[in-house]
Amino acid sequence: MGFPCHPPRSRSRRPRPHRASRLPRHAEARVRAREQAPAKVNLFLHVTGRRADGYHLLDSLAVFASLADTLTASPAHALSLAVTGPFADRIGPGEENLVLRAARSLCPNGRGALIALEKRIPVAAGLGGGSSDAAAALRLLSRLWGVPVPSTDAAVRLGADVPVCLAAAPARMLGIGEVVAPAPPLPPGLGMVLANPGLTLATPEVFRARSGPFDAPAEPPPRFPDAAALAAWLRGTRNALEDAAVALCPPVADVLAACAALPGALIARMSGSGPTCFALFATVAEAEAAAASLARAEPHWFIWGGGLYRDRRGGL
Ligand SMILES: C[C@@](CO)(OP(=O)(O)O)[C@H](O)COP(=O)(O)OP(=O)(O)OC[C@H]1O[C@@H](n2ccc(N)nc2=O)[C@H](O)[C@@H]1O
Ligand SMILES: Nc1ncnc2c1ncn2[C@@H]1O[C@H](COP(=O)(O)OP(=O)(O)O)[C@@H](O)[C@H]1O
Repeated sequence: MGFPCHPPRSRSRRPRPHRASRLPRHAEARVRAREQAPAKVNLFLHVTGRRADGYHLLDSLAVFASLADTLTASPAHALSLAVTGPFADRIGPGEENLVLRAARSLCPNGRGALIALEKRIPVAAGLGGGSSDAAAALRLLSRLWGVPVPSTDAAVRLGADVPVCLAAAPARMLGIGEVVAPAPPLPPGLGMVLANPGLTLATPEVFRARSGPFDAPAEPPPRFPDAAALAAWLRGTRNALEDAAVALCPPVADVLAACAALPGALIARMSGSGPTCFALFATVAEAEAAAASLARAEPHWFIWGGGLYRDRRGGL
């Protein structure tokens, strides 16, 4: 293909069965703790500068969709990970998995746990799935092992998205992601459609392909009275990685256009470094109906419609 975005690499020839019971049988009886790892969506993403080490300074409003991976853990002598779910074949259960990297960072001297990850968030998609899994592992294992959750400065070493994913609530991301600040209260009941063309984009490549001047920071108002006011304010912001993602992966433009054309869509934009795009709706019912019609039109895309994770007013 002529552009460097890829059909997701499958790690096994045959997709793994998506069992009704999603835990390894031996773990089921002894589950002690469970955490959701919701998908992160950047409602806007400004790149405001660049550090000497090459990392970019960001200003972003991150929210979380109720689309989520699930982690469960039970006590064990050794540390192990089993991965199931619709996207299990895209990542391995080995030491490179961010869940195990998070576990090792929390307790380098080697505490044990039998961890199961149900992978429902598309991989390398701009939805911070790996970072959210790492953050959920930190929350889960800190409870199981009785150790404190690490600071944002420590968490960011696992990935720039991990600090905001630790909060798993609407928040402003600043610095390279290590500064997590409260977001204004969002209108309750927002609906969202997520659409991904079944391709992956590597975050470093998208940052490398970005060009042009840096953005000004975007200062949100103290509150958004309703969904229309939120969308109107968002129209004055942008995702500064969108042009680079479209250049690397032209189908992103089609996904954006399809999201923008959904009946009831208040705004459509790419999340993070893409290629997943989202559309915002005033209600969850509108988002679900729009997702169903888009799924009929684009049967090969990953389409999800629903609400925000633990929708509550007030953010952090
Ligand atoms: C772009 C964002 C926006 O929320 O989301 P995703 O598209 O990954 O979901 C994040 O900043 C991504 O966070 P994350 O995916 O954890 O990034 P990391 O693993 O720390 O970094 C991967 C690479 O992206 C680049 N990078 C990342 C973050 C940042 N603030 N500046 C950068 O330049 C660097 O080249 C880095 O080596
Ligand atoms: N638990 C995990 N879930 C998803 N990706 C993971 C995980 N562990 C490691 N990775 C790796 O992290 C990279 C980024 O994945 P992901 O967080 O899904 O991307 P994005 O932030 O763009 O949505 C991928 O190369 C993937 O192989």
